[in-house]
Amino acid sequence: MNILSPELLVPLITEWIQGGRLIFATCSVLVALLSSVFLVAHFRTPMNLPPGPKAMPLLGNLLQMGSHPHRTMTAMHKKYGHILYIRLGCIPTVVVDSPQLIAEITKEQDNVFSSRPHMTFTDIVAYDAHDFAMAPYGPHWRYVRRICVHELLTPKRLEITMKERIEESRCMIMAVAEAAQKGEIVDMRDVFAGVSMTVMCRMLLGRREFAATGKKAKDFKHLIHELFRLMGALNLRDFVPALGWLDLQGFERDMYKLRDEFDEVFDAVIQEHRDLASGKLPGGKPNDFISVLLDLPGENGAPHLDDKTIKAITLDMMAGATDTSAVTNEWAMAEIIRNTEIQRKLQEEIDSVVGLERNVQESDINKLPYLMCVVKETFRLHPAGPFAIPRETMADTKLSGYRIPKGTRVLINIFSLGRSSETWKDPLKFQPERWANENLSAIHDMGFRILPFGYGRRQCPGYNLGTTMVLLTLARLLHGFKWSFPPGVTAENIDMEELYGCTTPLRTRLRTIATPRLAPHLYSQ
Ligand code: HEM
Repeated sequence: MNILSPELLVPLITEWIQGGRLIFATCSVLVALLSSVFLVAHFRTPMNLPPGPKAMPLLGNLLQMGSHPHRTMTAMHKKYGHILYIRLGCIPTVVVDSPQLIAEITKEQDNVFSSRPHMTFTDIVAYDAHDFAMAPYGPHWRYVRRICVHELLTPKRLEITMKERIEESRCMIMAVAEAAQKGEIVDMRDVFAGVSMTVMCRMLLGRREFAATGKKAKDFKHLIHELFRLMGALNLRDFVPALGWLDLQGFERDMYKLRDEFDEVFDAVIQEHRDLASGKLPGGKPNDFISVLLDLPGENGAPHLDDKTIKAITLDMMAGATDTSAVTNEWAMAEIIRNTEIQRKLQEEIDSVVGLERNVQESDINKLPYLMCVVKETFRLHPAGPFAIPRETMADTKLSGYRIPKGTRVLINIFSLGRSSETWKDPLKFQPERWANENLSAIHDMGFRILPFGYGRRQCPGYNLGTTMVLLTLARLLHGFKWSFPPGVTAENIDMEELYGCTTPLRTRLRTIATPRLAPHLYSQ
């Protein structure tokens, strides 16, 4: 549901006014109206902005967005073209969906388009932009990003942590085999969310208990769920700042609560790592990302990274890695089960490389080109997120001949890009074969026809790890089991609609029946 829809906003405002704060409300609305009118006037002159629908004062085009803003904007692209100008509250926003415009933004003019907008979530949850996914372009972002790319996500470190990924995929296979044996239906969302979270918890924090079973695991899963809910929330303060202090939607209250809860977990983990490193606790120094971060020098000559930055980086990696790979896997699996021929071809390919006497290893996944085609097709038709993370222009510029003022928010509509009939034949059909003659080892599509990991300075630093996690999980599940839908669900009637958020999972959880296809001893190795 769109939390800015009139059905929700009207009762909220009514209740608030009845609460006796009418004068303040009126003043706020007036200030907001005036600032909105000022901003519109400011950004509208001189003209030559990209085309777009008419905007209301104050709320701009917010109320037109509906429950699926990415689809609404896709429809707007059809009417106004590949570059679109809208106002989200007071925020002037440009939305693009063509390969040419995306290349212009992420490659040719990357130096202008590489900042991030200021958002309440960044201040509260992302530790005042001490992270780097939400941080504005500048020295701090550069410093932290360099740490992640050169210290945490290096090929060497990914090799060291391979053991954890293999162990967690073994646990996943055992759990599915157990459900299969009991004749239970398997909830694939739980399977994919579980494995991505256990892998990341072990790689980052060196701990498994947050992601296994029990109270700690349940609480941590709830925190991650809250993280995504609040990250994707359309918070009124971000669009109509003059009304922000009301916190009508209650998001800010929830953000502070979430930040405190994450703090509690991360503070305890960091302290434990310090005690292990100093010998105060037995067990020796762990070999995880937190340990690496604790050993690094800080910014501007400081001897160590401050705890705030360590926590912000950890949160970025957790948020960047878990939901994206889980959502991709769930969509891929739904398409594979819908199409028995695709499932058959995948199993034939995996069997021919791995055989039936051992389990899939990470070293096998580069030898599975058809599986890569399936994943690329999933990135195209069902991108993990409908938009890349919002960008903001750092200077006045031009795009496709239109004027784009400094401070404009820029949304890349990845959803619309992958479904364009100008680029794709039968765009709504899931056809892995369309990738057969492409360079499958290239992560980025240099024709910018898909954009699973963004591109340029702000591109995803975790694309290698993300792709490995997706491929390994799918390969293991397809090698281990034959998959089908539970009674009553068919390829024709399965709900293939998506739920809008910063990631877009299937609207209805994917439930399946798994039938083992390997010798029993391989489910415990
Ligand atoms: C299938 C898995 C993944 C997908 C589909 C994905 C997708 C993306 C996309 C679309 C962006 C935005 C790029 C842009 O703004 O142009 C991004 C950024 C980012 N991703 Fe990923 N990602 C994945 C896995 C990961 C992993 C494994 C990590 C870390 C361990 C990660 C960490 C990040 C971070 C920190 C950013 C922000 C970079 C910056 O602003 O400088 N992602 N990702």
